Amino acid sequence: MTPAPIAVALDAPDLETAARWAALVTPHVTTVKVGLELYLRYGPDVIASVRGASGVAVFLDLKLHDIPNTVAGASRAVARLRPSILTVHAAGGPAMIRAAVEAAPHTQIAAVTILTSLSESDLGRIGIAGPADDAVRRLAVLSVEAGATALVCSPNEVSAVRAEVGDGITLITPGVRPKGADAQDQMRVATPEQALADGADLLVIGRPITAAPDPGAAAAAIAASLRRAS
Ligand SMILES: O=c1ccn([C@@H]2O[C@H](COP(=O)(O)O)[C@@H](O)[C@H]2O)c(=O)[nH]1
Repeated sequence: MTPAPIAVALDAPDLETAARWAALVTPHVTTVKVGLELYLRYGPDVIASVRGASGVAVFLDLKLHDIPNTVAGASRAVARLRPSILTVHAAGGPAMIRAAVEAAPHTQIAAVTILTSLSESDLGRIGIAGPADDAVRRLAVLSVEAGATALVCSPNEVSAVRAEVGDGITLITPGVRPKGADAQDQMRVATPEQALADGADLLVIGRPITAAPDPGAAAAAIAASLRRAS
């Protein structure tokens, strides 16, 4: 069976748990995602541990956000781990995004537009006026112009972003919840089937899989549902 275009967020408290989740889900998904929780605790070794024998693609979600020189150095430092994708915040601006792209030529740089945990009213409070859609599209265009070849947005914006940036850009959507699942701290959400139908290339799904009694079975069920829908 072809693995589904899902990146399972391995937001685990320890390396053993993360490696176990990775082994359970890799038959069913293309990618596993390492975020701040694991990377800050275990450092670069975590990548090899979750990659395991399967050699699954590892997405390194560090959301770098600093001045261009610092982001270039950080991107260079992690590029040697050969993650398939590395995230930076689009709000760091074009020079910062370009610095990451140039420092990590073998890794796809994904610019995070607006975090999926922010609601429209949160955006107003941090000084981003107007609907999320507008800010996401603006940051998406800026990021692609700066050399990013992937973008992170919520599934709610994915069709609008696709219309702006065209087909060559990888659109990655967290904020994905199977029908009836608790959204938890995610504010801008949609189902996996909807996200894919609207044009997402890679769905980031964490707790709906990793908090399930059997993460392997949960990943297989979502993958099967995506196959049925396509
Ligand atoms: O806008 C963003 C960017 C990244 N994330 C990350 O995705 C996963 C989502 O996990 P769930 O358990 O499915 O909510 C998590 O690792 C975030 O750091 C995001 O949610 N939103």
